[in-house]
Amino acid sequence: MSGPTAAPDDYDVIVLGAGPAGENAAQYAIAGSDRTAALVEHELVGGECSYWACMPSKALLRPTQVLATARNMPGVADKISAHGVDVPAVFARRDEFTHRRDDDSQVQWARSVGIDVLRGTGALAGPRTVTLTGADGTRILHARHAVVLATGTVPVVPDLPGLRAARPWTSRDATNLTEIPHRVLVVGGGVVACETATWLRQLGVEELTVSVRGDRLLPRVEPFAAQRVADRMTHKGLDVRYGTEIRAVQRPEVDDTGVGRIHGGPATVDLSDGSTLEVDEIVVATGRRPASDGLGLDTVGLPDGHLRVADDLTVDGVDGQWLYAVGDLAGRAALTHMGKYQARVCGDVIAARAEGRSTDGPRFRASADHGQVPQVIFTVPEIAAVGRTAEQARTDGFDVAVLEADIDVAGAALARDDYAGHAALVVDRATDTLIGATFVGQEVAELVHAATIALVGQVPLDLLWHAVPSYPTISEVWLRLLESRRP
Ligand SMILES: Cc1cc2nc3c(=O)[nH]c(=O)nc-3n(C[C@H](O)[C@H](O)[C@H](O)COP(=O)(O)OP(=O)(O)OC[C@H]3O[C@@H](n4cnc5c(N)ncnc54)[C@H](O)[C@@H]3O)c2cc1C
Ligand SMILES: NC(=O)c1ccc[n+]([C@@H]2O[C@H](COP(=O)([O-])OP(=O)(O)OC[C@H]3O[C@@H](n4cnc5c(N)ncnc54)[C@H](O)[C@@H]3O)[C@@H](O)[C@H]2O)c1
Repeated sequence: MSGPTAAPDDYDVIVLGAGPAGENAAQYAIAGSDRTAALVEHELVGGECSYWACMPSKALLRPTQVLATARNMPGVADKISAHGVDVPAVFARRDEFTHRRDDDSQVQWARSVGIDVLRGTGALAGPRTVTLTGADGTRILHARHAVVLATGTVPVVPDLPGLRAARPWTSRDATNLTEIPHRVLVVGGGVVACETATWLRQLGVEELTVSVRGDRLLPRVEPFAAQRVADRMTHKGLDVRYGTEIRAVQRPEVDDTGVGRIHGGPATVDLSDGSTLEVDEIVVATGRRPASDGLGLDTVGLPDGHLRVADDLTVDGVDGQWLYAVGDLAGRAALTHMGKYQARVCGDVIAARAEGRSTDGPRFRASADHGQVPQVIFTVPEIAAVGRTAEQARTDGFDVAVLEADIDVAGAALARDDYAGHAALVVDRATDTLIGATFVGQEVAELVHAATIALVGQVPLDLLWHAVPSYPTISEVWLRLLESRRP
């Protein structure tokens, strides 16, 4: 590498952060052209999702789901061992999915689509200028058309007495665990806390306490869905404590054993409900903050912390249509599929501007970020939702009708003997279209895309009546929902 005073290396597009959002932005910005793109990454190409988040967590959760289905299927149940899943085999499959944290195949893919992968830490150093600091020193890069910020988020470990010193697990340890602690405290009540508690119990944690600061789990989903997850946790022997926070932690023996291993001896935790717990590990799942430290935002006149983006993904407060942000860093829904969606829009906008084409039209606006976000939460039972909850819709000023039905159809009964689920549609009375849908039950993940299409397409409910669900499938719940408002 050359020194910082050397002439800058020119690229058409420079992307900082090679998570799912950064990779897609780079790909779309140069696809089908001779433009050049640099993708700057200081850890692993593929980002949080591939190695520490979505992939390993879902790989840990799926085997127990398959086992539960088999256990509730006469003719199969008696062929299944009384024991739980084969934990080493589950870990091995998880490690296959994360490629044992080797990003070679992702780097090969990037190169195959014409992206130059640059290892090191990137930072803005003024308009269209980036410094890349790597093992060989610092290099200056210049972007002809665009710089895209896609550095994601990092976990927040609250500064509570003794907690950071105890080296608690974050989601990186929980998803990449190689040892199973007997007694665990999970702190937080959001998606990471709930999914983590689910797989820890399934994999053999014996005493599991969940400390929730608020009065319910999963505060952003419909209450009926969150309640079913809470009921299931209690049924499985988890001790879910609402309205509690950590007061103090003491862990006399702390050991830097590495990701996914128990970080020392037992910890004693004082909770705000007056109780004291002794646990073998603490998992902190109290949210994430933007990875913007040292990103040089001040060099282009931006404050540190949360960025705001317009619907063409340009960063608010920066003139000249050259600085974009996508993915978790952009401060919209922190989900892989939404980050990749923003990246596709952003890449298309950059390509159009580079070629002097118009960016008018829906393809160049990340409109789905506004009230059309789908999400699947892989707890037991699963929650699949899109758009607004009834409460969010009313807060946003909509006059809504809520249609509800149990998922009690032939397809569900055939899926497994213990099937139980519930669904709700939030309907905007003014337009008679969906603005929200939630399904909770076993294997509801695949139901949500139909709702997403109806919602984005603004299909009137009278027209949905003609979208006939196949028999016998779980999708027949759509019929029950629509029937619930027949005159
Ligand atoms: C436990 C867990 C489970 C999850 N499960 C799901 C799920 O099932 N479905 C779902 O949709 N979402 C899930 N998420 C959320 C999902 O992981 C994120 O939304 C997604 O990873 C965001 O992608 P991104 O590209 O914006 O950022 P990231 O994936 O965080 O990637 C950012 C990249 O930028 C790099 N970087 C940061 N700073 C710099 C710098 N200065 N220079 C160079 N490189 C830098 C980082 O090393 C990283 O590789 C989960 C999250 C967690 C924590
Ligand atoms: N299946 C999925 O789609 C999936 C899975 C995991 C994560 N994610 C996404 O990743 C993002 C991060 O998830 P998350 O669960 O880490 O964050 P979150 O913000 O959703 O939840 C954090 C929770 O921690 C609580 N909390 C904060 N400080 C606390 C404290 N000091 N003590 C006790 N509780 C405290 C908050 O009240 C909140 O309920 C979210 O956007 C989530 O949707 C998605």
